[in-house]
Formats: sequence, C-alpha cells, structure tokens
Amino acid sequence: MSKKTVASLSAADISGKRALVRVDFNVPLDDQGNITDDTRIRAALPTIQDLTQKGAKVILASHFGRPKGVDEKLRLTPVAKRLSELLGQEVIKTDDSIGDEVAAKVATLQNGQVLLLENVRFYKEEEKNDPEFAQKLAANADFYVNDAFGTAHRAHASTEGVTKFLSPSVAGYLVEKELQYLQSAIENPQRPLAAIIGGSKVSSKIGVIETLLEKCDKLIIGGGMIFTFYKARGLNVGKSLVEEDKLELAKSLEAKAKERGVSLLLPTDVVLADNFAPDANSQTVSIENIPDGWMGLDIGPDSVKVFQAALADTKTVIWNGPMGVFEFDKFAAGTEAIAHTLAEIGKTGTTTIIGGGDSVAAVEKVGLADQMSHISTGGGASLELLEGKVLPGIAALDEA
Ligand SMILES: Nc1ncnc2c1ncn2[C@@H]1O[C@H](COP(=O)(O)OP(=O)(O)OP(=O)(O)O)[C@@H](O)[C@H]1O
Ligand SMILES: O=C(O)[C@H](O)COP(=O)(O)O
Repeated sequence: MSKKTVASLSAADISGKRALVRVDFNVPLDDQGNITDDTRIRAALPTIQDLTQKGAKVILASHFGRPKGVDEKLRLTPVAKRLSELLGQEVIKTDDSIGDEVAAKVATLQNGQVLLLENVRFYKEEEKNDPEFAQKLAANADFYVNDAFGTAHRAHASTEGVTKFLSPSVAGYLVEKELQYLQSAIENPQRPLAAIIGGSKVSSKIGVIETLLEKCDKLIIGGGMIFTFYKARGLNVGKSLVEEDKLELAKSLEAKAKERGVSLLLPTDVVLADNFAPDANSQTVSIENIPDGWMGLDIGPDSVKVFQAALADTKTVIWNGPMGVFEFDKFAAGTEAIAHTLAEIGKTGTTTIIGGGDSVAAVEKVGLADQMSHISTGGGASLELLEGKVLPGIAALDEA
C-alpha cells in the first residue's frame, strides 16, 4: 500500500498526542439492543491497542445505522460497553461528537486512554462532508487514523473531510490488511483466479462482474441474478426474480466472457419454491425444466458439483454474495456447500477472500470464518474496491 500507516508512527512521534481514529462500529443489534456480531469492533483492536501502547490519547469516531438526526436507538453506548470488555479498560463515552462536552472530556484524557464519540451521523453535516463539521471533529485531535474500511467508500466528514485539518492522516491496521488482500487479489493474484458472485440482483453487481471479467480466469454466478441470465438465454424461469431491463446486459456479459476466454459458469440445476417463505414446498429441477408458478431460491446439488470441480485447481478465489436465500434453512444448502468448498481448497494453499455483507454472514453461520484467508469487514467498500473504484476515505490519506 502506498499510504502512510499507523505502523510507521513511533511512540516518540505520538506519545501524549490526541489521535482521531475513524472506525466502523456499525454492528448489528437484536431487538433488545444487544450486539449480535462484534466482528467489526474486534477488527479495530490492533490499531487502538497500538496507539494506546505508544502513549497516544485515542478518540474514536464512528457512524451507527442511518439516523435522521438524533436517534436514541442509534447511540453508541452498547458499543462502548463491548469495547471496554474487549480492551480490558474503561472506554469513556461522550453524548455528542463535537462541542464543549467532548472538548472537556478530551482535555482530561491521560496517555493510553480511549474515548468513544457519539454517532457522527446524528449530524447531517457528516454525510454531506461539511468542512465546518469536519473542522469541529478535528479540533479535538492532533492527528488522524482511518481504520474504518467498511465506510471507506463514503466521502464523509469523518472519513474524508477531516484529513484536510489533521496531519499526519494515516491508515490503520485493518484498512492496511483489507487493501493488501483485496487489491492483490485483483491486481496481482496467484492464478487461476476465480470469482464467485451471488446475491439478489444483477443490477447491483454489474460493475464488479464487468471488472472481474477483465481479471479472472473463471467467473461463477449464483443467487437470484441467475434467472436474468437464463431468461436472456430464452429459458422459462417461472416466477423467479428477473430484471427484465437487464436481459440485454446479461447477454452482453456472457458474450464478453466468451470473447475474453473467461469461463463463465451458471448453475445447472436449481431448488424451487412455490412461494417466498422458509417453509415453502420445494423441488429440485434442471434449469431447462423450471415450471410456471415456481421460483428458484437456491442452486442445486449438480451445480455444486460443477462449481466444486471448477474451483479445485484455483489458487485465488473471491466470493461476494450468497448462492441462494440462505436465510431460509431449506434454501441454504448451495451457499453452505460453497463455504465448505472454499474451506477445503484453502487447506491446500488457495487464498480465499470473502467480500463482505451476506456472504460473510453465510460463512459465519456454518462456522467456517476462521478457515478463510480473509473475511472483509466491508460490504459496499469491498465491492467498490473489487470494481477498481477509488475509495475516498483511503485516497485522502497521506502518501507513504
Ligand atoms: N434466488 C434468489 N432469489 C431471491 N433472493 C435471493 C436469491 N438468492 C439470494 N438472494 C438474496 O440475496 C440477498 C443478498 O444479496 P446482496 O446482493 O445484498 O448480497 P451481498 O453483496 O453479499 O450483501 P451486501 O449487500 O450486504 O454486501 C440475500 O438476502 C439472499 O436472500
Ligand atoms: O455497514 C456498512 O456497509 C458500512 O458501515 C457503511 O454503512 P452505510 O452503507 O450506511 O454508509
């Protein structure tokens, strides 16, 4: 990575200095307000601990959800509690992200102490990347660290704007690791490189499919988007999810794959449901035999075998998006089989990268997260990086 990193800052550089650290603590909560997955909090620990060990005063900033103004349900209080447990030290929490209360608490910070600001999105200025708001955030700190990979694709005040007011502005360990895996997978991969793209709609994955067609040797497609490809081939898809306005696009992607010599694989069979429900009646058919009135919610066992064979000799695999509606147990087998396949080929040295969002949830559901080479903490951010886009939160950091 060509960006300056937190690792390059010595204790002599930062002891006693105030670090504004942007993290992504946008974690899921249950109905009672309990954190159901603290992965993103744990992922920020190396940076926080490095800074505290070097004697910096750490001021953490994060968004939480998409509030419109102050929202009591979207305060970062449960996050502060969890972070205190994980760090084994008290995390001071403020009720605001700027202003007098914050300044007063920051003034009392000792070297190595950690403070968490309130949800920065309580101010609409955050998402507008308002320079005045960015300046107010920066006012409490001496330098800036961005470790919020999951929000690096947003040009917001706390991810981009603050860098204009703080120096140095450096990347944290999580950002460094995410870039190292995701960038090298597309720029300099061990080949053969396979990409597995799933999820609901082709429209949300066009950019990534187009970029990956330029880079990978094999492209495996699953999830709801397969039916747009089938319909474009003239097959009956029953009442499966189809984007009628993307039929031509599906045809052109298949043509492009052929032209480039990329092997584009679609499922050969699908698991159908009579309605979109966890207890729907189901049947497995080959893709030529989808009857009217049924919808495809998973890839079938034959497809799994075909995909496994295609993946067997790969050296790098990038996976983004589930193969089916894995939230319903009855339609989770295809996604789970792919997770197991990746765990298997990982044992023989293949680099396996899971690109955020629902595919991560699926890998965690089957307990295979620790068997993957890299699990991204960013859904949208990892997708944009794989699309070859510049992430504003990274671009704004100092060059190494
Ligand atoms: N055959 C299908 N029909 C309808 N929905 C499907 C089908 N297959 C998968 N899905 C749904 O697609 C959704 C995931 O799609 P999405 O494009 O958001 O994936 P993702 O990129 O992994 O997630 P994220 O957007 O969180 O990063 C899941 O909720 C899943 O139920
Ligand atoms: O969960 C995420 O993908 C990130 O925290 C970014 O959140 P956002 O999509 O609301 O900007």
